Amino acid sequence: MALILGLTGSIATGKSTVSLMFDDFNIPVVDADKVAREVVCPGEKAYDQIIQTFGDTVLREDKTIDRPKLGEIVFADESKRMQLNEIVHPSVREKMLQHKNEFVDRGAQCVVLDIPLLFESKLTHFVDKTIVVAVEKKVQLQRLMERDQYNEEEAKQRIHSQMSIDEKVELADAVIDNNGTKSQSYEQLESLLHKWNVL
Ligand SMILES: CC(C)(COP(=O)(O)OP(=O)(O)OC[C@H]1O[C@@H](n2cnc3c(N)ncnc32)[C@H](O)[C@@H]1O)[C@@H](O)C(=O)NCCC(=O)NCCS
Ligand SMILES: Nc1ncnc2c1ncn2[C@@H]1O[C@H](COP(=O)(O)OP(=O)(O)OP(=O)(O)O)[C@@H](O)[C@H]1O
Repeated sequence: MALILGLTGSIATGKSTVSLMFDDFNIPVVDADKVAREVVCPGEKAYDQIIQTFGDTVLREDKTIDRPKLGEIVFADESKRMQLNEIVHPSVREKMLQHKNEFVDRGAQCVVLDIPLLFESKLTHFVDKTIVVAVEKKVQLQRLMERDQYNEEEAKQRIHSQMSIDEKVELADAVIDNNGTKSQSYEQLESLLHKWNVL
């Protein structure tokens, strides 16, 4: 039986950074953000539903979704975010499970599901163990503003759209403290995988 790990954290705490490290251990990762981008491509069901709900002002000239624009709308209004979630999440869930099953069928002993909203969307039944990547709130704010060039208000809107890191830490089977360097986080991940007999 393959071990399924749920990797989560809050926005900009370092999930993608840690997610890349699994490559060194030949452990496949299914990335919810990546899948969420695939299911809103032109031609997909969710794409049509987004236009019906939010109008074609959320389209770029080339008819793809204008993500920064849609982000501005949904992170400023909880009810609109819920509407987007209802459109996108079912397809994301289905596609992620498909990818996970493909890895398991090909013999993977361990598969990681990288899901930012693992706890908020109550998806923990899909995984055997949860890992939360955590940083101090001020580090989170600073890294988010730097990475995405958001002002403080924009960054805080996004942070407050998710469960707080402290709550996620409480719910986690294991926590990676990503306040330090990336190599310190790598060491924590490696020793965790040894402890759980994955390596
Ligand atoms: C709003 C959108 C268009 C903004 O796109 P953008 O390219 O700017 O951001 P990206 O998708 O890379 O997300 C960045 C981070 O924002 C956070 N985030 C994204 N969507 C949500 C959401 N609905 N609720 C809370 N946090 C979210 C996550 O931490 C994610 O890692 C996009 O995030 C989206 O379609 N969201 C709905 C789907 C979703 O919930 N995705 C998250 C994992 S399933
Ligand atoms: N240990 C670290 N030291 C310095 N910078 C870091 C560290 N870990 C991550 N970062 C940087 O912080 C930013 C956020 O990290 P990352 O993109 O991995 O977060 P995330 O949790 O995947 O974000 P999101 O929820 O938006 O997908 C990135 O610019 C990344 O390079």
